[in-house]
Amino acid sequence: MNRSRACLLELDRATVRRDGHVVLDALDLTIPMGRHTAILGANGSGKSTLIQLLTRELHPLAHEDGRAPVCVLGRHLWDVRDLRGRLGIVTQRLHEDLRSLPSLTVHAVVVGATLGAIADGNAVDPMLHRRALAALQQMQTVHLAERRYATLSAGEARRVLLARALFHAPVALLLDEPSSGLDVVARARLMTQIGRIARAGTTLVLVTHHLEELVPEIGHVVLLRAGRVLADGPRDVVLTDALLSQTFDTPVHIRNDADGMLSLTIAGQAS
Ligand SMILES: Nc1ncnc2c1ncn2[C@@H]1O[C@H](COP(=O)(O)OP(=O)(O)OP(=O)(O)O)[C@@H](O)[C@H]1O
Repeated sequence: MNRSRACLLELDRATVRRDGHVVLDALDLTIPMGRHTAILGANGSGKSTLIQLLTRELHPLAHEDGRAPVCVLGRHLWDVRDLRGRLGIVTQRLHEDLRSLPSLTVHAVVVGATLGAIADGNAVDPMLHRRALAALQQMQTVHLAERRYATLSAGEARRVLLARALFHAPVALLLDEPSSGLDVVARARLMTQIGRIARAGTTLVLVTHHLEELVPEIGHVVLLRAGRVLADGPRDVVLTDALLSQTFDTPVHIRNDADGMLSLTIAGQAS
């Protein structure tokens, strides 16, 4: 396969097994740089697993002929820290890893983004320190800088993770249900900010259950169903009642309100 440097992710029949079950099934998928993409699917369809292939937390089964099933940013071999230092990552898994370190401060969480790892907050140079505070300020969390990350509320922790993801000007932002735990105002602000980041040129990959979060900049949608790609294309082509009903194994209806905001209702149920 001719693997282009312009691609954030290329999967060539990537299969992932967990506990003996196939959770991604011979997936072919390409996400070029610059193509802001949303990944939608029911619970358990494999969305987070797909993100974990991108961040190299998980590996697919090897192909017998030696072909690489996963290529990230044009390469199939990566020093994981180097790769993660180039990506802005907001996932539940990262949150849990950081929470498992009781003495880790919020400030150290943010600075760690540049290393693709967890930093020692005491050994940070003053410029990084100031930049970390500015990133926290952007997410209205600067007052939490000296707090232990493990003591934050769910919404506070999510904002800090977002500050961390934006801190080091990543080439791509991987957001796995980023608004989880955020209140209604913080969620609206987040959506505005995500749109701005996408317009500024950072490639966005958003995993979400909420159509409301598909900011206009996201022009491409991938639907996953039981570890397979059900649809992959421009949002106007993919976001149909028929395809989403297949995705969720239930008749659903897309509503498009006057502001262009999308939402999903279960057919036959009052919203
Ligand atoms: N550590 C694990 N061990 C075994 N199976 C796992 C593990 N993590 C995930 N799975 C299984 O893999 C499948 C895909 O999980 P994944 O988390 O990728 O789904 P998802 O689409 O992100 O789901 P959700 O919307 O609920 O977050 C599920 O059936 C899940 O139970």
